[in-house]
Amino acid sequence: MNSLVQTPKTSARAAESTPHSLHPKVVAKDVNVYYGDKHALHDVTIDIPEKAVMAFIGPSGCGKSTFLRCINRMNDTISIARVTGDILIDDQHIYDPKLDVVQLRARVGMVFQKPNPFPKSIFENVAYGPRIHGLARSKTDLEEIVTASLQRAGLWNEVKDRLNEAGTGLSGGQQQRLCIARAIAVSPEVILMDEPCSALDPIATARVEELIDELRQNFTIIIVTHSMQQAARVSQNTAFFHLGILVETGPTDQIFTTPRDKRTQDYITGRFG
Ligand SMILES: Nc1ncnc2c1ncn2[C@@H]1O[C@H](COP(=O)(O)OP(=O)(O)OP(=O)(O)O)[C@@H](O)[C@H]1O
Repeated sequence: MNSLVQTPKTSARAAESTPHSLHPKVVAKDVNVYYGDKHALHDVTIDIPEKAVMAFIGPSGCGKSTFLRCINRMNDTISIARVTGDILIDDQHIYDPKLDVVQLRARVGMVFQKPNPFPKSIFENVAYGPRIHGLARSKTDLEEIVTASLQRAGLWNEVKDRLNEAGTGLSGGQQQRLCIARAIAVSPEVILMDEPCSALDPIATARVEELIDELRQNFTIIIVTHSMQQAARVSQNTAFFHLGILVETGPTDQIFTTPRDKRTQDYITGRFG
């Protein structure tokens, strides 16, 4: 890739080789977000393709996390936040007052910046969601879900002999993969990741990036990242935000090689940020 952003050759896997999925999983139309009087997001309209990784990039405070939180209605938990416009997942309006928000958050999982395992055992961290959502009919069912989720999160071999130990006793990178296992245990369709590697060292970061690359076979993933190298490594599509505006979106290789907007070009070449 003749990119304006330098990416390590060994990791430049995702953006180059994969056809960009065209079917939109998430569709946003004219989304505006206000925190009290502050107008934080302006008329965001975007299609987010299914079973691919979409990266949200842009300078601090541009609204990336605000928009991410719209997709599982986490902004509902902020009393001064108000969201207007439409967001659809598989053609269903997620701001429909009749929609069950608990079900929505099972369909749209979230992984946060800082690994946040529950103060419970490794097993219970993963079993909690399937249990409260009634996804397992028996103890064996539950054990199978926990095992499969830990395997898919690439953590099984490291924890299979200590499932009853505290999740908080794992290393930071292992805790983040445990949080990813917890998110996938309820079979979500979309996984939101808000700077999931910012608290991790380079080796743990590389493992999580590899995992994201594997998970996109089955899930639609949206990742907020401050690292343009990370966006280039893990995503097939990128959206660039600036001052609450979605400036442009497109295939990651195009955004990083031939951006259409000068603001995008200035950001990816490090002129501001
Ligand atoms: N809970 C809140 N209450 C009031 N204002 C908020 C709140 N959360 C975000 N904002 C404001 O909304 C704007 C967008 O913030 P947001 O956190 O979405 O940006 P961001 O691009 O994710 O930033 P960063 O990269 O620094 O995390 C900022 O001006 C921020 O101060």
